[in-house]
Amino acid sequence: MPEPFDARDRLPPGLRYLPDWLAPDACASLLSAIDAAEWSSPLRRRVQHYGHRYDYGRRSVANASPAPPIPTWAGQHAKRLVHEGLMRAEAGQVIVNEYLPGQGISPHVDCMPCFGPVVAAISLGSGCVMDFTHPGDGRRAEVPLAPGSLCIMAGPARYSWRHSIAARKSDPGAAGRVPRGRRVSVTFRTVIDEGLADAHQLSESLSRVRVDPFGQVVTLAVP
Ligand SMILES: O=C(O)CCC(=O)C(=O)O
Ligand SMILES: [Fe+2]
Repeated sequence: MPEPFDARDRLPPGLRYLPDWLAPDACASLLSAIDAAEWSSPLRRRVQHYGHRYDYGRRSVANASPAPPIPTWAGQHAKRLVHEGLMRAEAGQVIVNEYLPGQGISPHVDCMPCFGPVVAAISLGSGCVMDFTHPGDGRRAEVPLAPGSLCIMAGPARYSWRHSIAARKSDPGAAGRVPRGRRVSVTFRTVIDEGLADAHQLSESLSRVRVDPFGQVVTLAVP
């Protein structure tokens, strides 16, 4: 198995890390706009969904239960991402995640048939380490995300590598453990044609259905 490597000089291909994308005062005003909005708790951590709701259980965009429109405080950053050439089209979906110390997100690839080729995430409040793992060959990268930074996943970092945040209260740092505080991330995605996403969901559901030798339809458990 290859050695884990220091992500500072060897980020997963397709990952861009832009420190200080937002100045501290812009971070503070974004965070207060977020905290004035309504949170929901479909998971262990609190989230806000705008533009399109994402159904974590079905791993698809939940077209049947609309989300509030993208608020101005998120839309202005979605526009800036396009203006700076970081996203080709303006994000149609924004998810805000809140992580209290000890909370994380398990390894995943953002839904491929739901979302476009670039996922951008702003970090606010506390920093954290995001872990990237390549399921094929075991390569790993620990990427520290500082408040005010922007992390852009595209190419292999978006489609092949998994990303996660360990559910722990501190992260490894250059000078020892770094305690975590409350971190809030704002993630921007374009949404792929809804018909295509629906077709994917249908094929996922059908792949869980079998007909047994007695002609009975059997639904397989989700792996
Ligand atoms: O919190 C983050 O920076 C990333 C969250 C994430 O991976 C996701 O919402 O899919
Ligand atoms: Fe993700």
